[in-house]
Amino acid sequence: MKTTSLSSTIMPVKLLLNNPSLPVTRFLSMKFGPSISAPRPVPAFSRVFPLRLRYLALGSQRTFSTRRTGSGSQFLRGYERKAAVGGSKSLVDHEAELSDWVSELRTDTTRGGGGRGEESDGGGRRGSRVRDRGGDREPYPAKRSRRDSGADEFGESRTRGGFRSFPGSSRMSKRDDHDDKEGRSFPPRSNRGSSSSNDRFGESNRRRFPSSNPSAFTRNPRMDRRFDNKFGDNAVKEDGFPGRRGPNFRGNSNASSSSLSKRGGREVDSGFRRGGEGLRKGGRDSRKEKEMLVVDDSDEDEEVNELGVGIADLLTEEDSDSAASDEDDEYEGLKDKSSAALFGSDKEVVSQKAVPKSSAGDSDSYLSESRFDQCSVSPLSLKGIKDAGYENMTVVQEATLPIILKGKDVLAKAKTGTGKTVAFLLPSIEVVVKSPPIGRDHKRPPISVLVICPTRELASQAAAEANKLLKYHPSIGVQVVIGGTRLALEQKRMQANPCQILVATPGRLKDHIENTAGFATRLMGVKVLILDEADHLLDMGFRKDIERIIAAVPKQRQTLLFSATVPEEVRQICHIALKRDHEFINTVQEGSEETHAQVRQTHLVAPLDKHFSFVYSLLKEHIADDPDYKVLVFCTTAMVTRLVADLLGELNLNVREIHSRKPQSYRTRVSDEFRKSKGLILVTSDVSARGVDYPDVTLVIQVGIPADRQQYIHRLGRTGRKGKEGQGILLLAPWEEFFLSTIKDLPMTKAPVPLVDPDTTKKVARALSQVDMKNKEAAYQAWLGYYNSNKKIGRDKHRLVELANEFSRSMGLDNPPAIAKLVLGKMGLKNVPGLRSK
Ligand SMILES: Nc1ncnc2c1ncn2[C@@H]1O[C@H](COP(=O)(O)OP(=O)(O)OP(=O)(O)O)[C@@H](O)[C@H]1O
Repeated sequence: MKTTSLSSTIMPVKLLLNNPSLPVTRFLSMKFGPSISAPRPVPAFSRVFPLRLRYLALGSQRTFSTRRTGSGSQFLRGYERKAAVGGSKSLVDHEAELSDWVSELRTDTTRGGGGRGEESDGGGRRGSRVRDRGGDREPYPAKRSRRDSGADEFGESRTRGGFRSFPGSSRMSKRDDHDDKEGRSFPPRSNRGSSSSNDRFGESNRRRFPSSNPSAFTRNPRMDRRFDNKFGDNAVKEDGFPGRRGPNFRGNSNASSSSLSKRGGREVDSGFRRGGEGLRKGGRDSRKEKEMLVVDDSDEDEEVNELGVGIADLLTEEDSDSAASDEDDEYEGLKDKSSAALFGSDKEVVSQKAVPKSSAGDSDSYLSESRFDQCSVSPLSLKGIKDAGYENMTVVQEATLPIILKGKDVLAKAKTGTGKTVAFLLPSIEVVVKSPPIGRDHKRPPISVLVICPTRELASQAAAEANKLLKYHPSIGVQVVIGGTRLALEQKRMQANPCQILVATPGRLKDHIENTAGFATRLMGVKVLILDEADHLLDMGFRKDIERIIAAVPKQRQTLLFSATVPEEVRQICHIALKRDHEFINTVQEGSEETHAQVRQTHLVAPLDKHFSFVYSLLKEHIADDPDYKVLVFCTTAMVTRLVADLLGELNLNVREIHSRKPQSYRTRVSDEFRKSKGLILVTSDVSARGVDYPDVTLVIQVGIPADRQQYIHRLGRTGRKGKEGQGILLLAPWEEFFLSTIKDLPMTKAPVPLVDPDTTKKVARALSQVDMKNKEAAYQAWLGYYNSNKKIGRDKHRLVELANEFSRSMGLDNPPAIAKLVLGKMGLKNVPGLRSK
């Protein structure tokens, strides 16, 4: 394994030297089709990197790289003529897809209102799939896409042929999935009451979580000992996969193993565990704790209570808070470049120091050779950067910063966990710095920078990062507006605390545009608009909100789109937000995977009735291997997430859950706890799939088919961040195996089948019997809704119901739970044999 890794480390470097296939790819502005070939000079960037880059604009794609050769701070340069991206698709395909989109857009525009990318379980709602209430999957209807119409039913064929695997094929198809109907079965916001669906689940949501008592969060040493004895004492982390370095990466080859040992040696310093009986309590009491929340705002109540969980999980209402491009082979070494020379700075240049060998602790593989103090950012920003512990730029930061600083629109693609947030925040802050200062009494300064994130967690995280960078800019304020908090509170907060940088989720931002006095005027000051997780925000679930937001900010602005995944169709529609002459900067080397080499990816295909015991066994094995385990278990929907969390709690594992059906205060607390903790499992819906930066996640398990290839990549990206190791396991049922064809280019192997002895089987069955029946019913309905919306699995309703009933049996139920007729009607499942209605 090590040999493989070493060769794979060396090979790309050789390639770099002999063949200018270089890792950072920069594209000309988005064009439709591969036909753009006119050479175009890039004076701005050449000025910024005068000695580092020269361009030949051939084709629609340019590449460049910065790489140290031998000692010192030499960089390799190279440029390559490349086939246009998307070459596998014909121009006809592109045009067909574009025309699909345009007609959909028209439909969207005419239907008005509706679709927001928020979440729900179940399949009644049409139009939007994922809601920023957190991003749990919302099923999309099974309208057959042209492209996939010939696919095997249920993907039962295990061959990988017959399924288009270029990135984004599934997404394109998904777009086709959307029905014209918006599923407006929800009452308008004002009509929604704080009813009592919680009560249905025995959750008295008005009880106070004892978070005011710090001891509630301190560890119980006795429990820890008991826990460690049970799972961790003699645990030795297997020296799994050596840290193969992609050609983008530098750093010594020992980095990964050292990181491994460091991780193994770290103390468990925070988070509370439950062990032994305490762990048993973890199942039940954790639920109690979850119930004892500070639920002090109406939106949160609405989020949990709306329509009653049964239907609410099936039907997500329109929720205004969003709760819802070269010269061949040129290598120019840089020797002792001054920062001004490096970046063509026409600004104040901050003193430079020798380039440090390493500045990132465990692994610096994701870092570039360039230091922040070599670029033209303000001294106060540099101080903030230094205090944040950043010295060298990451690859994406190095690639984008000079271009953004020049005012260009940018679409940037960089792997997960490689510092995209700082990449867009830092140059945006510089825009504010250069803006005329606001007067002290200016309570409502224009908003200069608007950052849109798809989930609340991500928005809060980006705001926190901005605050770090703004430490020495006291006159620049950041505010965050997200769903799940009272609009009025945010309005007051924004009034009391002037801000020039606003981070928001789309739905809540739209609320403010429509309901907050003076807000629209403030937005007219926007100079930089950022779409984080851009591909997701431009997806159908969010697009209408995004279009509304774009219409509310000035046309004369800079726009930055960042994501770890940029499917072809997103490139084709990004002109919604970006200027035509924007730059596409792709730091994922052409031909390399979009996932990290140091993350071991495996898949396991097993019948549904084995899934629960497999998840338990996989977790137990991992816990035994790594006492500092930190695991994310992704489930298909919020209600299935709750079921799995309940089950694992009953099995005495130290588990938390997070999904859209939890109040925001709870989500924030659990998210913070997981960020700081070790020895903890977070069972989650897709609210945690994108962007969330939990350090040192050791394992990501994905149970059931992810919504698409992108979602698989983003979920997996919660581990292996900042060059660290990680592991990912995808657990599928046999009829979900077709999904593997969409990720066949990723380095994935078969996982060994976990050993499940009869005792374990009994234990899991017993634990399942302890899970609240209502939660099983809700999970069944949500499961049915999710797969009903899958264009392959949901096509044959009879088969779908058979599978759902298999899921029901896997929960230990003899009979499938009855579902309300209304709900079955909404799902298009009325009178399908095998279903019970009520
Ligand atoms: N220059 C830097 N040096 C060291 N650490 C950095 C640097 N820039 C960012 N980081 C850290 O790297 C981590 C990952 O950053 P971030 O969350 O922005 O990644 P990302 O690329 O946006 O990931 P995702 O695709 O999952 O959203 C964060 O903990 C951040 O603080």
